[in-house]
Amino acid sequence: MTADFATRVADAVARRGRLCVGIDPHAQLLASWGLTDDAAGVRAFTETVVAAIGPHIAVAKPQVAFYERHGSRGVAVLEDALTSLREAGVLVIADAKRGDIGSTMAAYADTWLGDASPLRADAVTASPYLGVGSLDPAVELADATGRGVVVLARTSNPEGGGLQTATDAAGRTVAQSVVDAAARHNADGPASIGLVVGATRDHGLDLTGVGGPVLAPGLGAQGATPDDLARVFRGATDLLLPSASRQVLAAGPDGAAVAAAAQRLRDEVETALS
Ligand SMILES: O=c1ccn([C@@H]2O[C@H](COP(=O)(O)O)[C@@H](O)[C@H]2O)c(=O)[nH]1
Repeated sequence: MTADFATRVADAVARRGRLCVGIDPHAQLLASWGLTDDAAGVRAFTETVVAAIGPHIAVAKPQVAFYERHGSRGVAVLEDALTSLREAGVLVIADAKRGDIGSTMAAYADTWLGDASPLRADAVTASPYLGVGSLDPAVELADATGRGVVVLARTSNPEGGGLQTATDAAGRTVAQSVVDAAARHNADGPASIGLVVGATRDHGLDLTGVGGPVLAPGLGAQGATPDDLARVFRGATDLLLPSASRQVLAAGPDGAAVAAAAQRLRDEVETALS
């Protein structure tokens, strides 16, 4: 029997710490690494990052957009990175932010969570704004395969608040309704639903009883610090996955410097949350 996603994350975090490193080959980062803004540059960048973090970090989060912008050759780089990260024992959350009507969602699920897919990851990020229930095909496949669906609840960007903090007649925010749906699912079945809750501001959510990982982007380039985590997430830090991309990646192009930056931030996060 395959362990569920929350259990797999807990095991990985116990071995390597909570930090999730984002792999975001921005055009500006490629330039600062002396690489070309094309699939060859993205390959050199990605291979350096994967080799640097592979032995040290529990969770990686490649940003799919930066691969897709280079067409099929960019996606081939991502495919190879997913294989290498798997072989290095790193759990991968593909940051694709998928969301559609259920029948199309099933195809997205096959792509990112299907055992036979060349693009399979351990989890995929998903947008609940076609209704949390529209994500069911992905959640069902995640349940069956020990993978995860990491659903946007309260994102790290300033524009998210208007929509995500809108309230229903009972005063519950949209973001809290996403959290509550995840908690219900994880309590009843395999704990396959995670949440995205930005580390950049007070989120105003009750995260007790979520039962799944909480991915917290916003460390570093977006302004959040390790010390902010304990305050923003109060008691709910068990399965917290603070995430940083540019803060770690800016240490390149030297792979040893990327590895050192990742380990330093990982240790700062552990100290801040201990
Ligand atoms: O709420 C969200 C959800 C996803 N992200 C993604 O995380 C990284 C952040 O990169 P940094 O360089 O650490 O700022 C990026 O891929 C975003 O798309 C997020 O920032 N906030």
